[in-house]
Amino acid sequence: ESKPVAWGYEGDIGPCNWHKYFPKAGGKRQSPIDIDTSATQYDGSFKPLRIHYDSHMCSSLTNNGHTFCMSVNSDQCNLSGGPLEDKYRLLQFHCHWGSDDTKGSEHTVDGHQYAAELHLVHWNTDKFKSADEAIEKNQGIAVLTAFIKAGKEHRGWNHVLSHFKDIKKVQGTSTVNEDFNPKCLLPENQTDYWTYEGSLTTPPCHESVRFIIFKEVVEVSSEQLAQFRSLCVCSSRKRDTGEDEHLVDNFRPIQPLNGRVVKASFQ
Ligand SMILES: O[B-]1(O)OCc2ccccc21
Ligand SMILES: [Zn+2]
Repeated sequence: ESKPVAWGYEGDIGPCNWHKYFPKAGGKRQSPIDIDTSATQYDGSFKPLRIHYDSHMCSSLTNNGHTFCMSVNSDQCNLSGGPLEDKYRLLQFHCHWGSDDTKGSEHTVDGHQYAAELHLVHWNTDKFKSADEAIEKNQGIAVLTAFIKAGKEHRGWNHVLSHFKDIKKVQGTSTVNEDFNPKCLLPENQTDYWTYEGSLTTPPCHESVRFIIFKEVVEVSSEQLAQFRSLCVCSSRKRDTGEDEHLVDNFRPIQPLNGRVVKASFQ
């Protein structure tokens, strides 16, 4: 079978060259984008978002070398309503962050980049039989997205961060059995959001994603943001100083909008 192609966020394997091995990365509906709030269009037809997660789900946290990924295997975590026509099931959540608090998010708002961005990834269980099938199909994926900025400590995030020591190295995995409901990672206001049709922001960049991006920004402490940066990119590679290479700046540059309209659920 085909050898997996290495990709990253800098140098020859960085975002500018992804399209060479992952042709969809050069497509017309790529993510992330800048949200120009003067050009968004209010859509009054959206029903309320329905985010039903349970907290009795066993899940595992992995460092996949590009981010930390909390995989969820509960069929009780579902998303529907809002701009969505179908029911979607939570598959995993992960984040993108920077090397300091001034950068890290993938989407920007009027050119402003936040310190980090949370992606809660769901797949369409009405239209597809598996997440692997849905991830490459139009309307296959819905990603609930929250911006993160440095501010007061976020107690909910400590349930995730407390496992980071077990996944410092790549392919490290830790089982998370405690009572944790990822809904606590979302902002209080879940009625005001932007939404548009885009892509995975990582190779193979399938154009299968409906993004739902909350306007309200979530605060975590600077120390908690520093813990994101404690993960290492690979088990072997060392800097010439013998130090570990830390996983930071795992965000893709802004992509062309190509005429797409970003809808707003609020006026
Ligand atoms: O590329 B992403 O991080 O953003 C959306 C998404 C969906 C599924 C896997 C990975 C991603
Ligand atoms: Zn992501």
